[in-house]
Amino acid sequence: MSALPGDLAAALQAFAARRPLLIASDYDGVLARLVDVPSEAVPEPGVAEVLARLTAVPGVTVALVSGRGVADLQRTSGLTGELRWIGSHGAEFDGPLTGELAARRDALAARLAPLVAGTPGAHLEIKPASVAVHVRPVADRSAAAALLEDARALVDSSLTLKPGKDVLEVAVTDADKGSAVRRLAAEIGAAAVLYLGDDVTDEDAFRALGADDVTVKIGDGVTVADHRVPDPPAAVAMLEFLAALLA
Ligand SMILES: O=P(O)(O)OC[C@H]1O[C@H](O[C@H]2O[C@H](CO)[C@@H](O)[C@H](O)[C@H]2O)[C@H](O)[C@@H](O)[C@@H]1O
Repeated sequence: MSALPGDLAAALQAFAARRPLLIASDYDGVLARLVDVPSEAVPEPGVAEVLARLTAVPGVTVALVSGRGVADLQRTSGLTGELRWIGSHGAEFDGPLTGELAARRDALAARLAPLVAGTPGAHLEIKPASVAVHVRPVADRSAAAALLEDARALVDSSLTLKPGKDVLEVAVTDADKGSAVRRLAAEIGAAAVLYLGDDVTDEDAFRALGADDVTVKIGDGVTVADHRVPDPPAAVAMLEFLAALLA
């Protein structure tokens, strides 16, 4: 494991001196590496242990903020403990969503299903507040790109498009991770927030945070985050560094 960049280590040292703290992390691509089958995205070694260390610190709240539905995130990650669970890009904040949203989502899924069925390897994921068109396993990359374009064109403008890594989600709410993180930070009166994310939808959270906060992009790609580490193992190492500071 390589050392943390010096500016990130210094930012974490300043962060660790404050209370109350909110440590919020995305899941896929941050705490779990990306794989073809979403249900097989298990946490990196050391994730459960470091989250348990962080949640045990007085004045520290740890939240998982995911595009997944909360039930799926809990099942897939197997993580437990004193975590705050925010799912569906922030639409699931206080618990499960209403049936009315599910009906809209099902109508959307029925429109997208025939399109997705025409591209070998593509699959549709039905989530609490959205439908996700997944193309990671599609071998023909131009067919994958064409499917995502066609899906965009098919859906109506009242829906929210959430592009991500080899995925296009179409959501029936306009929730975003930035509003969710701000809401949770206000709820606990956080003096500072640490946010880790890897994908397009995490940019909403990075943008929502301020000068006292620490934002960390995992992996490549354009970002407004202040810091970057290369991959999920480096994200875990960073959390272990923080846990040692807070101990
Ligand atoms: O906000 P996140 O926790 O990062 O969730 C974002 C999406 O993650 C999942 O899709 C991504 O990970 C899959 C498993 O590694 C991968 O196959 C896919 O290509 C990625 O886009 C999940 O399936 C989506 O529902 C989440 O919205």
